[in-house]
Order: sequence, then C-alpha cells, then structure tokens
Amino acid sequence: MHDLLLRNVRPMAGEACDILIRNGKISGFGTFDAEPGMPVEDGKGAIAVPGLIDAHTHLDKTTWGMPWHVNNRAAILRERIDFERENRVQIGIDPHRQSMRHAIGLAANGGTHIRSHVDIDPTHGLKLVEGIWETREKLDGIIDIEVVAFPQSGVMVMPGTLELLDEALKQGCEVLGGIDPCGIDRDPKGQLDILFQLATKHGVPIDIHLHEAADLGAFTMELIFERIRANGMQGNVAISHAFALGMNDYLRVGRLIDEIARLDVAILTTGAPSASVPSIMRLKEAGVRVGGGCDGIRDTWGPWGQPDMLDRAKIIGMKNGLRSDIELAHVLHVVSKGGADVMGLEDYGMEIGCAADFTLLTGETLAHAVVDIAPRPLVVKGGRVTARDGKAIVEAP
Ligand SMILES: O=c1cc[nH]c(=O)[nH]1
Repeated sequence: MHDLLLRNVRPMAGEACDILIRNGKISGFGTFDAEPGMPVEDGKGAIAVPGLIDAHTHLDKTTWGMPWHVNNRAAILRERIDFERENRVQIGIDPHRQSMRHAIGLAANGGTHIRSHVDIDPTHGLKLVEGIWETREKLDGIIDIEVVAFPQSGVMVMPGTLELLDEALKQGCEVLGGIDPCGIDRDPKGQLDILFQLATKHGVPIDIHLHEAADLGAFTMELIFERIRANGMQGNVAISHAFALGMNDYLRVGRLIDEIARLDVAILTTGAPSASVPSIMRLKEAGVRVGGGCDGIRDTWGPWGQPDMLDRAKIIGMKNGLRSDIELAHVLHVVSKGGADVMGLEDYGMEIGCAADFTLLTGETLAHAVVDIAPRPLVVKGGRVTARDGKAIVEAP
C-alpha cells in the first residue's frame, strides 16, 4: 500500500486543502509538509471525490477496440440473448481481452470498483467467468472487480445452468444473478425458489436483472419480496433495472418502493434511454440504496455507451429529468457512494481512515463536473496514481 501527498484539491467541491495518504488510507486533510521520500502530486484546485463505481456492467461482452460490430437484428430481448450466446466466440469476443479493455477504460475515467455480471450458460460453462477472473488478477491495485454469476439465458429453460451457477459460487463468484423469471424463464416460482436456495446455501447476495415492466414486473417484485422475508435476506438482495418502478401509476410504484425500503432491497439503474426507469430522487426520499452502472457497452446488444461513469451519470441525470445542482450532485452520488452502499464497501469514502481511492474532477461544482465530463486529471487507488489526464498507467491489450 502506498503513501502520497496530494496538494491543493477540493474534497467534494469544498475548501481547498491537501490530502495526506499513508499506507493506502486517507490519514488527514489540511496543510502538510512532504515527508522524505513521499510522492507528491499537485491537484491544481480540482475537485476530489471517492472513486467512481460501475455497479452494474457486463465486462464479458464489449466489442470495444474490435472492428465495428454490424447490428442489423431486431431488438427483442430473447433474440439478443440467443444471438450473443451462439455467436460471441465466432465474432472473437475474448472475455479476458475485452474485459481488460472495458475495465481499464473505467479506471482511466476515475473508476475504482466494478460489479460485473458475467454470463454462465451450458454453451460456455465457466469460461467467461474465468476470463474475468484473469482480468481481476491482472488489474489488482488498479480497479476492484466483483463477479456476479449471471444466468443470462435463463435457468429453467437452460438445463445445466443451475449446476454451473452452483460451481461458479463454489469457485468464488461473490454474488448470484438472475433474470426475468417470467419473461425469460416463464416459471417465476421455479427460478426464484432455486435462486434463493442457492444463495442461502453459499451465503451470497442476489442481484437480479428485472426488465419486466409494469404489472408483470410488479408481480415478480412481490414474489421476490416474499422470498426475502421467508429466507431472512433483508439487505442482501438487489434488483437491477427494475423497470416496473418506472411505470405510470404513482400509487402502485409508491407501495412497491415502501416495501423495497422496508426490506432494504438495493436498486441498480443504468438510466436506460429505451425503457421506463425508476426515479432516483423518489428512491432517495424513501431511503433506498441506489447504485448506477454503464451496463453493456458497444456489444452485440447495442452500440451505445462508454466505459465512463461520468458519462453514465449524465445519461441517468437526463433520463430522470434532473436539472438542479442538488439533483446533479445526487447523480454523482449514485455512481460513487451509492454503488459502494450496494456492494457493501466498508472502507469507501472521503473521510479519514477510508481507502485512498478517489478521482479528481474538473469543474467549479459537482454539478458542473457531471455536465462537463472533462478528462479526469488524476485517479488514485490505494494511494497509488492509476490514471492521469484520462489515461490509465496500464495499457489495454
Ligand atoms: O440482461 C441483460 C441486459 C443488458 N445487457 C446484458 O448484457 N444483459
């Protein structure tokens, strides 16, 4: 772990000061003399915030840095899933190389932590997860990666997937994923009972993709709530996307949010422009933990997205119709501390004793930084400079 004296920065856009880092942790804010041999960086008055967190992504999928993927297919969920599963090897999407590109891009843009869903299906077994684990090892000290064992193609409709999920959790995936128990598996009781049993067996949290909208998604949420209560998993379940919370029925959504808050369910949003998304301000008012993610970027699903959580903050902010400075500061919270709260990162933050994981931002205020999306002047992980002026210290393959 590293020592560093970072001069002249504005923590959370407040008063300028120095940050003293000892042994990879923040040890003081104020004015300090450099100690012999201690590296010194000049922050030049930039804003300092804790490292950005991509708490919902798919590191195994991007075509970033590869030839342009020509997409002329229909945008139906099941078709996207099947096309990707059947063609990813032939297209050349190597999970290790591509996840390196994706993760290094995030690190260059201020990222310090990732939660990535990684596909598990009978066609690929655990190969995709193994590729991400190799990346995690190579990027140790640059960006932390948590892996969700993700049954992208379904559980009940894909025999063999359950056993692979079990093995992935045995081998070290930290979180169990799930997907649209009605829409993809057509067997909500079947999928959800299996997921909760498996999570309880391995003592891991669940993070379930729920694209199901409106009444169908609300019905699935209620089934999830029942199983959280039955298995005592309050505080250990996240719902990703949660498009049902974007439905146009204020009272129904309010009742769902009340239960989400009571059961301490976390919500992960990508601000998907093509869907109805949960209101991050309404969730904030209810005290719900909310993180953000860039989702799949430039993959066979679609061409959009950047490996940059400030870019994603802007998308989430625009999709939520946010304008005021306080609201824009909250979007920044969603892609930083919000993700840490969902992932349970205990030493995360801009306080003495926290891990020295942060990024500098250019701008007068937090809102200004979110809107401008200027290259990050400096990124620090564990007290070590990991990126400078938008470029990481490690080269992507
Ligand atoms: O289920 C999903 C949703 C978005 N992107 C994916 O790769 N999978």
